[in-house]
Amino acid sequence: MTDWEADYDFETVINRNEFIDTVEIKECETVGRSLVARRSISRGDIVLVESPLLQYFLEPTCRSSLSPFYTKQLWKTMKEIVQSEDPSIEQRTTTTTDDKSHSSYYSDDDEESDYSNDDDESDTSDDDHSTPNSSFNPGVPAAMLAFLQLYPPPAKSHVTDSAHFQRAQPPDFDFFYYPSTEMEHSTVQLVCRSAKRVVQEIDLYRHVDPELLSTFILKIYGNAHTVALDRKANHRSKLTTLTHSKKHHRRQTIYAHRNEDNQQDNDNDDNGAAVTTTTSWGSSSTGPRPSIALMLWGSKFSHACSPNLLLQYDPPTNTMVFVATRAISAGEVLTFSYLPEDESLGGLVCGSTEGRRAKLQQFKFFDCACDRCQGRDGSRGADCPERCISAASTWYQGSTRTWECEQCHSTARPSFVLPEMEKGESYVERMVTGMATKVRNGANGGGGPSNSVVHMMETYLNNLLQRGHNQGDSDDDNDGGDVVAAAAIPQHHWTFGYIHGLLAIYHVELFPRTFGKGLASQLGLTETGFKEARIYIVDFLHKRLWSSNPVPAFFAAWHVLSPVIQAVMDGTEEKQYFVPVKKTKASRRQVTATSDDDTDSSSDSDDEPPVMLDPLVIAMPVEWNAYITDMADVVTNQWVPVIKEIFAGRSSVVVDDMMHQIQKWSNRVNECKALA
Ligand SMILES: C[S@@+](CC[C@H](N)C(=O)[O-])C[C@H]1O[C@@H](n2cnc3c(N)ncnc32)[C@H](O)[C@@H]1O
Repeated sequence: MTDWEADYDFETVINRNEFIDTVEIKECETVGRSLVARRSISRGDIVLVESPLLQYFLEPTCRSSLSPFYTKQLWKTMKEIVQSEDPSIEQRTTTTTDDKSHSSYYSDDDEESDYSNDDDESDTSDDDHSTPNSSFNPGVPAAMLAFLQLYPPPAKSHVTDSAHFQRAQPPDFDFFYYPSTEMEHSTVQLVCRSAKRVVQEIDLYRHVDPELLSTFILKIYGNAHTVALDRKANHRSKLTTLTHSKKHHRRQTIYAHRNEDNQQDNDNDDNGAAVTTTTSWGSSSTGPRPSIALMLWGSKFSHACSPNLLLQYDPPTNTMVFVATRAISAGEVLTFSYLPEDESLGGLVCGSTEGRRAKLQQFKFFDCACDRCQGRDGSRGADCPERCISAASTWYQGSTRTWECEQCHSTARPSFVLPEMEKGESYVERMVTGMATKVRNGANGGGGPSNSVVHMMETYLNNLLQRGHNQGDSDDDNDGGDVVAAAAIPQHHWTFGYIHGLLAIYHVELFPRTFGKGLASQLGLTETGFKEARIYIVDFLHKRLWSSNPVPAFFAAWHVLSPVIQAVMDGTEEKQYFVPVKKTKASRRQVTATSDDDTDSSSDSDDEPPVMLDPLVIAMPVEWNAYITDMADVVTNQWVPVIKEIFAGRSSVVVDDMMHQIQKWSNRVNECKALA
């Protein structure tokens, strides 16, 4: 037994021995208490596999044993309280597309909302699209409901028949960090005010100490993960097969209780394919549902915006798997990203240090002090405002929160973000993210973006690139009325790279699909698209992000790489068919004559259909060569070996398929080169 093993509870840890051998918990300088490597770790090593200590649906829609106190009325009241206690609602006149917090999963159109076991008949459709929803709905009400399950009102403990339920005691939450309820922080105070009102105004909460309810919600916000729970798979995993000591009997009852839940939920479930956190852009609204999972040990890793661990959710076992994304030395703080790993604004690919810090401050209560945030913000560069030399750039520095030119060290703000044009940068960021959402929503099986989006997107994106970022918020129509002359988006700014990615999708995939391949080829759009794809994949993702964030960069690239691969395959082959020789009338007559059958049954349908052969590989159009060669070199020689190593310990069907497609593409590019 190691020195620290005896002091802690590892009940939820599936790979207990490796975990205890690999990590230790320590007080660290900037991040406070954190898990730290106690030995060197290789890329692809699995550090922790853990089951949640507590898990509940983010959007309960029925009274099940997972949310035994749910009623539509209770849910509505709690949401209204949170809504009215959120001061930011007043200030927001439009719903922005960049809120990827808990609220982004919220859907009011849940088909399960009429479950028969919901005894509240009132129709409480609480949609109100005229005012923006609080970013804390449904996160705060869901936590409040989960609290009741752990601390039921004395007179209501018969609500579920479950013997387990009555025996279950709340798990020990002392091991979870939370900010002081005294903290002057808008989220903390919103939570405290909402908790107080819920206790005062809702009978079911009369027995509750508002301080206990507030700290519980803050612990959830500070520590829990959002995962798409595949209930059928979860049930199959039989969480109760974990070994339980007597000491932890109370937790066993909670697991058992939850399994019952899954059994009950299965009867109503029509879930689809499982999703992982890294591929959430592929999720389906009718598939697994977002749940909040609180992990005893998974919550002890620190956050970094260039983390050394990747968190993967494993739907079949309902476990969280933390995998090393690079070699880690003994003594290094272990980190994963509390922000989405995908390209949502506020995630690791898009946005800036300021944006990430703001999200972490709002929802996790801390100012990020990770290496990436302390250094130069590589996604936020601009031309030197002093124009000291033509190629000089000024960058936002995370440690000092100022701009600095790398040549003349001027700290002047670049024109892109001059105070009076502050809207310029945030406007472009919002527009780019909004457009990306529209394109992505359609591109993932939703039938493609609407025609109006396809028709206007090229002009719109080119306008943003050239001069559009100083237009007023409501002025999308490019009438030039209130456009202030300004520099184009600086090429070191993340929006520059990202817009090129969207344009590449438009030229390589959406235009040919909408207007026909013939017209696309006549207009030379494939070449234009490849050029844009190279800017996105090589100049932006590879040069700016890959070394610090390989997995997010790889997944962000895939939206563009996948249509590029398809276009190269299509454009470098000619389909070939084998057409069997037609039987002539004479030969048919002969056959008929020699047979005993005197009816002429022969007809054209006797002819065998053409057989498709392997395509004939043809040379690649010369004008594609440079772009494709650059992308193939980066992807196959530099990215693929790293991604394979990261996923070696725990394979992913999605990643395996991507690797397979890339391999075929790379072979094709080489074949084409040999032909040239
Ligand atoms: C989920 S907890 C991590 C474990 C926690 N330190 C504990 O003692 O349980 C998140 C808290 O850790 C600290 N933290 C984690 N990552 C950090 C970072 N990159 N910069 C600053 N503080 C960080 C902050 O206090 C944050 O609120």
